[in-house]
Amino acid sequence: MTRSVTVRVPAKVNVQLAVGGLRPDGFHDLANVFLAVGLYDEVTATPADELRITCAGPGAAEVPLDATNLAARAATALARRHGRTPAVHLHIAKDIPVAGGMAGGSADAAGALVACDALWGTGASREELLEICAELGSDVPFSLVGEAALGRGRGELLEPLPVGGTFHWVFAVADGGLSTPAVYAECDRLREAAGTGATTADVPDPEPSPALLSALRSGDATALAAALSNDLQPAALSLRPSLAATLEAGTRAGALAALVSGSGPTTAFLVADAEQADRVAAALRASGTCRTVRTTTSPAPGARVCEPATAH
Ligand SMILES: C[C@](O)(CO)[C@H](O)COP(=O)(O)OP(=O)(O)OC[C@H]1O[C@@H](n2ccc(N)nc2=O)[C@H](O)[C@@H]1O
Ligand SMILES: Nc1ncnc2c1ncn2[C@@H]1O[C@H](COP(=O)(O)OP(=O)(O)OP(=O)(O)O)[C@@H](O)[C@H]1O
Repeated sequence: MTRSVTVRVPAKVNVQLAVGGLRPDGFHDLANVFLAVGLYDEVTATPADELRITCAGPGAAEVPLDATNLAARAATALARRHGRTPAVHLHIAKDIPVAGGMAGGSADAAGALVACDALWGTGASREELLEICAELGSDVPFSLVGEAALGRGRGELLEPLPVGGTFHWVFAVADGGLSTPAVYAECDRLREAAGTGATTADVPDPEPSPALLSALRSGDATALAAALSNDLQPAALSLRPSLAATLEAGTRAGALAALVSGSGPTTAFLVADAEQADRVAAALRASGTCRTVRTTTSPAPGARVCEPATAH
């Protein structure tokens, strides 16, 4: 009997990304307001003789299929804790832009954990899953929980946030990716160059914006647009100056606000409703400043089994 388990996991946009100083361990303390959006990867786990990763979908060619794949690392971590071998085939149906600042790899890690836990009957607690997520990467715990959350520490310490309505988004996917460590390093370099210093001794502790949290709570898109911020945006623009033209094209088309998504290079446009999303998306496509355009809404649920384990 071959059983398989499929888990659907959302992408994220950071509606606030306040970056503190560089810590001795190489990470930065954050006030990271995550919002899950309705673009999803699906991870399917099927028993196999040994760990095997396959991937299909846009950008699949750039996804590593060896032990460095975050989904493979997740399965291995769970198996090790429970004294078993990760004998599983993980298939990733990829729809989240690769290296796009939308936590695609993190989504696959969270998806693999939930899928393997269900397939193997491990019965890991939520706390254990969150602990493994945090070991795998700063964004991975949020991929597990979804919806909206404030991430403190390096982004792994989560506090759920209430969201009072549906927000509409357009995402412009750029050609090629940006390396997350390179974008953080560029942020430090820009701070040093500005003479402010880049360490925790130099940079004020990052704090969530009360206006932003209030806009999320009330579901007010205009108020959220006024409060969006991303401290990594200057660094992403410095490494990829062409993103300025994309931000400008979406703003000119009437978006309420435009910003770089996380470490980029995907750009995010908050719009009033589905009609405005279609208009902004059409203008971005016509601008020739990006590879593809996606429209979606938020919030979205975290990693969820989307098919019961089936017997064939
Ligand atoms: C930019 C964001 O996507 C915003 O949510 C995240 O902060 C990045 O999270 P992630 O991709 O899961 O990153 P990790 O795999 O944990 O870390 C990759 C690298 O990014 C840098 N990094 C990451 C998180 C953080 N709080 N400070 C950092 O400086 C470090 O150089 C680290 O070695
Ligand atoms: N399952 C995976 N899917 C995509 N990339 C992966 C995966 N596993 C490892 N990687 C590696 O991670 C790199 C970053 O990919 P990812 O799509 O997670 O970036 P990202 O969305 O910018 O991440 P984040 O927003 O969390 O910083 C890729 O270039 C790839 O080499």
